[in-house]
Amino acid sequence: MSGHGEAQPMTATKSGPLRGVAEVPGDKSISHRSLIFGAMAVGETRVTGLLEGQDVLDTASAMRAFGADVIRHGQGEWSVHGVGVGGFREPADVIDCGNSGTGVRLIMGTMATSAITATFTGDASLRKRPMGRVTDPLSLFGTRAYGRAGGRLPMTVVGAANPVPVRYALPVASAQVKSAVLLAGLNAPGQTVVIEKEPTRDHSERMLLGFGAELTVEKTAEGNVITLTGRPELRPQTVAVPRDPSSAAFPVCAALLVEGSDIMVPGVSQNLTRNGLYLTLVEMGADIEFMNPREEGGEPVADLRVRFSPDMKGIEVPDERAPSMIDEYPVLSVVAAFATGKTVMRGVKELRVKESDRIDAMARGLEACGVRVEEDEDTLIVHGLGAGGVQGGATCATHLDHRIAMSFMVCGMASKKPVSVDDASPILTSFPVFEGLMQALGADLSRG
Ligand SMILES: O=C(O)C1=C[C@@H](OP(=O)(O)O)[C@@H](O)[C@H](O)C1
Ligand SMILES: C=C(OP(=O)(O)O)C(=O)O
Repeated sequence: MSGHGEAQPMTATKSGPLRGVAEVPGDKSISHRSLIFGAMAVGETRVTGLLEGQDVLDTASAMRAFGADVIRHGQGEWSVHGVGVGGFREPADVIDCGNSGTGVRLIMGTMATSAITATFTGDASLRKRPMGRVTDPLSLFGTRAYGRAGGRLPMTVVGAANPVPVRYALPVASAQVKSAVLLAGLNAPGQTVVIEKEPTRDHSERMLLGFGAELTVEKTAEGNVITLTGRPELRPQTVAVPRDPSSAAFPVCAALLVEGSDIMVPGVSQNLTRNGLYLTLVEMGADIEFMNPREEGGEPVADLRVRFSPDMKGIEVPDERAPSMIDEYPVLSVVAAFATGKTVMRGVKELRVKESDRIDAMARGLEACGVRVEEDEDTLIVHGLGAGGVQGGATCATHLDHRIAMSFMVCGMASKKPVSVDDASPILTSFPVFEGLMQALGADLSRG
């Protein structure tokens, strides 16, 4: 698990043209959910294309600890024998969710309305992240939570023995909080309602419907009003996990920045709650062709042909786009460094409570690579140096954050001098084949 072993420095050196096909692994959000919803169904859910990153493996272990039978049959092929809504047993030991905010927050929601107690922990990164955003709404069901100061892990959650349904307006745009409340609502009698002002990724809603839950989404002046009827019997499903657009972002952005590149990235989600980066890149002048639009695993996808784009321009990223590209700002800030003019990213304070403070991590690393950056609590502004204009020659701190590590590796592929990261091991949480996949395209990545 990241953060428990030796730090693994990695260096990216200026690369020749990237060429070939980048088949990125399964979507992390959908992988977590297929295991958790599978555990809530009665009978056997089959999953193909599951992301075998550490975050998801930790969720698989957690589902076993709560009583589900989770079996790996082969690469990405898994089955889950669920225990039914409300069927979780009390785990005999602490649940370690590793580096995963999604894992811990969704699982807390899932057990919150059963008469069991569980204690959660995680790595040094996850133990810094706020859990009150989930335990506050869960308390409305009757759940109690006892954690460290500031609502931090380790935390013991005492499930509500007689849960009541809840109506909750999200104070922050967060699919994790929305999903935790919906998962808790599954085992509360009556209707649980979640209202989100800004739409966030909608995988929980899509998948709950697929598993047979009664759920409606109404678009109103207040935002999306999601109503879930409690105590359904969920039907097991066959889930084909589509590829992860957040992982695809790394080869896509690398190909845009490395001279002479021309790659294909098949099956990239065009789900409107996930595709903000791709819209932004196109507005900046990226050469991306969206080919063969179709449905895969219940998600709209397209094959992307991506070519070196030396004439990208900085833009103002619309604030309301933030939830649909929240995990992509680190790599966008690298692209911005190679564009002309400034790229302004506002309304991004959520980046400060991810695996690391991503505004700070990107600002410090880009500055060390010779890029001028401005920031405040909610804003990141990158002053671009144009294609090939970034100096590099720095070692950047990743702070146990996979997206920071991969972003600076992309930066090094196109900078004048090599860029290193102090620890690339967190990449295993979401994109375990990153190194080999990028090398196969032609990138020069080395250990140390
Ligand atoms: O629900 C999910 O699967 C996720 C939601 C987002 O987090 P927030 O809900 O904190 O915005 C995102 O950053 C995370 O990588 C995955
Ligand atoms: C924020 C992320 O994940 P999580 O919140 O699940 O740790 C991410 O993958 O970028």
